[in-house]
Amino acid sequence: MCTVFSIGVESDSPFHPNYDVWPWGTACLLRPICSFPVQSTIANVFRSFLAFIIGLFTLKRLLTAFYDLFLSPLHYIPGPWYAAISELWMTTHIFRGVPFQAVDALFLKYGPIVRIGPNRVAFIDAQAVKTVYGVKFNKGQMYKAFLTNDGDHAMSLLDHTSHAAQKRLFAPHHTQANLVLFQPDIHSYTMEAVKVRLDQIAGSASVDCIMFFKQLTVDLNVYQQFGLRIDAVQKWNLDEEDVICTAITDFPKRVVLRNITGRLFPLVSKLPNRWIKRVCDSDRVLANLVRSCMQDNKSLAAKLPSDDDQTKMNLLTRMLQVRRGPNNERLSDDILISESMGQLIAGSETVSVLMAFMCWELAHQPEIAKKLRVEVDAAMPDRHIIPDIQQLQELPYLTAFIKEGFRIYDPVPALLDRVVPSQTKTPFTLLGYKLPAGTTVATQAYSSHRIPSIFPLPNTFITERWLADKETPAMIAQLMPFGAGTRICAGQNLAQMVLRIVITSIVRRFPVQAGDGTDEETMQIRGGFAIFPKNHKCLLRFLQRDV
Ligand code: HEM
Repeated sequence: MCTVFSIGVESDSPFHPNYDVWPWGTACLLRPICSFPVQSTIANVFRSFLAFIIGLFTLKRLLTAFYDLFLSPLHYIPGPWYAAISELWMTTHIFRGVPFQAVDALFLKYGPIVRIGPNRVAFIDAQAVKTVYGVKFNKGQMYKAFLTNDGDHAMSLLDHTSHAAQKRLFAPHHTQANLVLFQPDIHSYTMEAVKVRLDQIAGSASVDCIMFFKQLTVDLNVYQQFGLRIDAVQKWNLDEEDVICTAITDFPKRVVLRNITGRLFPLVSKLPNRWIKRVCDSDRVLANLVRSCMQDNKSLAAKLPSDDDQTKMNLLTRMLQVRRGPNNERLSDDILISESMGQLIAGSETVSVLMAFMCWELAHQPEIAKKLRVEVDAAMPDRHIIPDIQQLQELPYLTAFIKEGFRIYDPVPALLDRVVPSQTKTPFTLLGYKLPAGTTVATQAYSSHRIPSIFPLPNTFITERWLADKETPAMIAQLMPFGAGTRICAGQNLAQMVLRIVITSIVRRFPVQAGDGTDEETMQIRGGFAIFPKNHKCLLRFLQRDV
């Protein structure tokens, strides 16, 4: 999955939007050429040649723009003209960290289908989601930027056949029945983080929840995926940087860099810049982590029959065990490494950011926290003993709170690109418009979660809207934080479980307050593919309760 990921560019990076690098850089390069002494014939020839090339390029660009605007089969689809002639419209909004909001504004202005690129169309329509996200449409090329260890994983595989083979590897790990075996581990990791870490500073200092929850989810994921304890949370308390957490945070930036530099990426990654080096290295750091766990997991898997689906085993052992079954020889160690990395990143970036935003909401709306506390206190009389997941799933206010969290703070609210297939007998029709094969189509949960007729006051966090007497089938149909269809998130059971456990444990122990410098402005949603708060931090204070 998932870049699943908080694609954003740090303000200290040379690629930050405020850093005027492109026009400035280009001007700097051209200036010495243009001011070259003109007396020499060679210089004149060179200038004419340059002018000719620039002229040709401009003409080609103009003709392409004319085609895109007036002749392309997509030209009658509504949308701003500048988006129809260039990908720059979308790229600019990704740089600014507001692609979801920009596309949403187009839906409000133009209706449920809009053209957002020369060959790209966005839509919101629950019915069309079923067709587009079914088996016939492959994923768009954009997913290739997510490659890990230079290889594919479930999220980045474009076609359904190779995806189906890969999915057989990890699907058994993500069943509810298997994950329940990890429940005691999730409880103890959560308790340890909450008790030992948050208790220690309760009331006295703010905690950056983006970092804290990242460390907690990385601890959980590294354990249930590779059987390794890295205790990232402990390092946070010691003010030590955890290299795995840093690499997971950096990986989405690497995706952006890879996306914008294209074929130049291998060269760019060698530039002597600390930020670039660290970001590019994130892939290697994570690959090394998985590689170092391989041998132990191979020994474990070797002891198990390939059809054993009862024994508790971590994701890597499970994949190695499944690989021993018939017809799986093509699944090399490298494929397993790429898949493991993809799952580690997808599982850590998403859940952690959502937890931070939800705790912010507890601080921001104390009346929600109060109602939640009444329910949680009753379900969890002893604050050291977290109830079983089945009991947590039955708590109505907690369930409503989590659904509203997914609606407003969906960690992956981005356009999920699919490509219109070529083999259809009749042209594909989307909301009355015929789309030729090869067109990229996508919907984004950000917008389906904010349809005003289905979710009144769409940008307001209202837990009550999900209580039994208010929830409607239309709301359920539009809620799609995990995507849709055949490529729906593999980790949704795990995400739901971890969220419930962590939120319950926090509500039971601490009233939460906004820390200095954290407010509605700094907590605005930003992102590229996944979300993060505007200033990349979520400082909250966890106060102590005596019960
Ligand atoms: C709140 C948490 C999460 C959210 C909102 C989320 C969201 C998503 C979305 C929207 C997709 C579909 C992408 C697409 O169609 O292109 C996806 C795919 C995926 N996610 Fe998640 N995810 C979450 C947690 C996790 C976790 C915990 C894991 C694993 C440990 C995970 C692993 C994956 C994988 C492997 C895929 C690719 C599935 C496939 O194509 O078969 N995700 N996720």
